[in-house]
Amino acid sequence: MADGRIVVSGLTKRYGTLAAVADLSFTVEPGRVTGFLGPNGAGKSTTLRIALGLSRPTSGTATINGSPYRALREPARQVGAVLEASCAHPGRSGRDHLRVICAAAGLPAHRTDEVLAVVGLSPAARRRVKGYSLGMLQRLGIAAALLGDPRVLILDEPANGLDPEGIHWLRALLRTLAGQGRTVLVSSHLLAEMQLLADDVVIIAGGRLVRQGPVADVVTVAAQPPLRIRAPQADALTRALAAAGAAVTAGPDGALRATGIDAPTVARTALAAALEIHELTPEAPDLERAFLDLTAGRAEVR
Ligand SMILES: Nc1ncnc2c1ncn2[C@@H]1O[C@H](COP(=O)(O)OP(=O)(O)OP(=O)(O)O)[C@@H](O)[C@H]1O
Repeated sequence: MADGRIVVSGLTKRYGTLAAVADLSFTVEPGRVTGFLGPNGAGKSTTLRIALGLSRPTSGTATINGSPYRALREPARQVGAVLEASCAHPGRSGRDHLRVICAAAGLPAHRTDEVLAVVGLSPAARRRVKGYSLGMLQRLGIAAALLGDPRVLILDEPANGLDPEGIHWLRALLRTLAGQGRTVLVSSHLLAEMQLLADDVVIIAGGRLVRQGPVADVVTVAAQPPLRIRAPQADALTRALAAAGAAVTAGPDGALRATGIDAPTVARTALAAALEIHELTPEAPDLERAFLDLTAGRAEVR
C-alpha cells in the first residue's frame, strides 16, 4: 500500500575518503511541500540520486512508498522526478518529448496533453524544445514528472530560471499537488523562495542533518530575530545592552539593531537602567538567516 512517504534512514555515501552523505535520516510526509536545503556540496543531489535508484548507498536506506526505488513496481506511476531541466532533445517539440517518455514508461499517450495543460505549456506544445526558455524547460521537466500521475514528486531546483510570475505559478502548482495528497520534495538554493514554497524543510550541511521541521518552527527556533529599538538615550542603552551580552549597532535612522538578546531581556535591562524605550520590534524572521545560522561553520565548499 503506497503511504507516500520518502524515508531516508542512516544513509551514508562515501566517495573514497569523502562522506558525501553521513548517517542521514529524515522523513518526507505526503500532503505537504517539503524543501530540501543545503549549501553547495551538502549532499542534496547525492541523496536524491540514491532515493531515485541512480546511485547505491554505502550504507543505510532510502525508500519511497516503503520500498527502495529499484524495487518499486511501475515506478513512473509512483514517483515523478526532475533532476535536470534540459534533458529533452532540442529538435523535438515539447509534446513529442513527452510522448517518447510516455511510450517508454508504458503510460497512455493522452497524458501528454493533460500534463502540458497542467504546466501551462499547451500553447508551446508543438514548438521545438531548442526555442524554449529556461522557465519553459522547467515546466516541461515538471510535466514529464507528472505523466504517470505519481503520488510522490521529487524536484531538484524547480524554481531555477523562473521569473517572479513563474515562481508564483510554481508555488500555486506545488500547493495544488500537495493538496491532492501528494508528497512534494523540492530542493533549492533559493532560500527566500523556499520560505514561500515549502511547508516543511529538511536542512543538511556537510552530508548531515542540521534541522527538520515546519518552516515556521525552523525559522523561529533557529534565528533569534534581531530587534529594532528606538530609545531617546540610545548611547546609554547601547552600553547597557552590550553589558547584558547583546551585539548592538546603530542604523542611519537612529534606531538600534540588537542581536543575541530577546525582547523581555531588552525591556528588563532598560528598566533596570531607568532608560526609556519608544520602540521594540523583532525583525521578521527569515529562512535565509536561519539557514546561515544553522549551517555556519559547516558550509565550506566541498
Ligand atoms: N561521483 C562523485 N564522485 C566523487 N565525489 C562526488 C561525486 N558526487 C558528489 N561528490 C561529492 O560529494 C559531495 C556532495 O555533493 P552533492 O552534489 O550531493 O551536493 P549538493 O548538496 O547537491 O551540492 P550542489 O547544491 O552544489 O549541487 C560534494 O563534495 C561532491 O563533490
